[in-house]
Amino acid sequence: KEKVEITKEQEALMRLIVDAYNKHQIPQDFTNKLLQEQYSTEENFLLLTEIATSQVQVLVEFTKHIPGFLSLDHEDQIALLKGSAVEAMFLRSAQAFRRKIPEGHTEVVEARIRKSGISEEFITPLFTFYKSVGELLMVQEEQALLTAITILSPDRPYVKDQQAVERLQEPMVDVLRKLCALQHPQDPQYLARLLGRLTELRTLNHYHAEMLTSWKANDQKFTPLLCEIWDVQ
Ligand SMILES: Cc1cccc(C)c1Nc1c(-c2c(F)cccc2F)nc2cccc(C)n12
Repeated sequence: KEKVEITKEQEALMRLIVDAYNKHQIPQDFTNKLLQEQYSTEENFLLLTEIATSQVQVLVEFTKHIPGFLSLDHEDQIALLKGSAVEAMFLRSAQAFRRKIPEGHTEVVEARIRKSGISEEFITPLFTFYKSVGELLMVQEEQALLTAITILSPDRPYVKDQQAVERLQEPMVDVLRKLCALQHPQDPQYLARLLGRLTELRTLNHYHAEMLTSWKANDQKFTPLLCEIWDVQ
């Protein structure tokens, strides 16, 4: 078996991604607020909207720190952000859901999310995904790299220079492959399972779009940033 080793420049790339991922986090008090006294459906929705808005801001900041991203065509930068926002936010909130919330409180947060006016047909896939990410027990390097790989998907709508995006994504996948081999030597399928989550993520885009439409139909209010990233009128 050839010895798997991460080169110096791969180590540097990974360090940049992980530092950016950890530097930009949603404020802890949001999740704490979710754990406080009982809220109405309206208040829960308002809180989730604030969290979602904060997550988009965090996503934009993280993305700007992905090496090479700011050198891409500007319209492609927007296309990548808009095309990956839901998936990157699901990944990040899934990890926050499993790691950030103190033991025993996840049920409370889950109850708050369930009681925020979201239709049942979206709630089930949402928590199925959260649990499947939780079971992977990803280390932070894997989380950060997987999020960067999701953002750098060349096949998003309206991306013009797909090769330029592939050239940024490939080195990330190479580092993730080596990291998985080193972190999970007993589980050769681990990388495949991680990348399998990205396929599951794509199905969630559909549910999320449906959710936005039904909220719009109920005349729910969003913030300008959420309207912009998801083209909500
Ligand atoms: C913060 C949060 C956590 C869990 C579930 C939900 C519904 C939310 N909130 C929203 C999400 C969203 C997200 F932020 C992360 C993951 C999946 C998401 F559906 N998207 C949007 C879009 C408009 C308004 C809100 C309230 N909203």
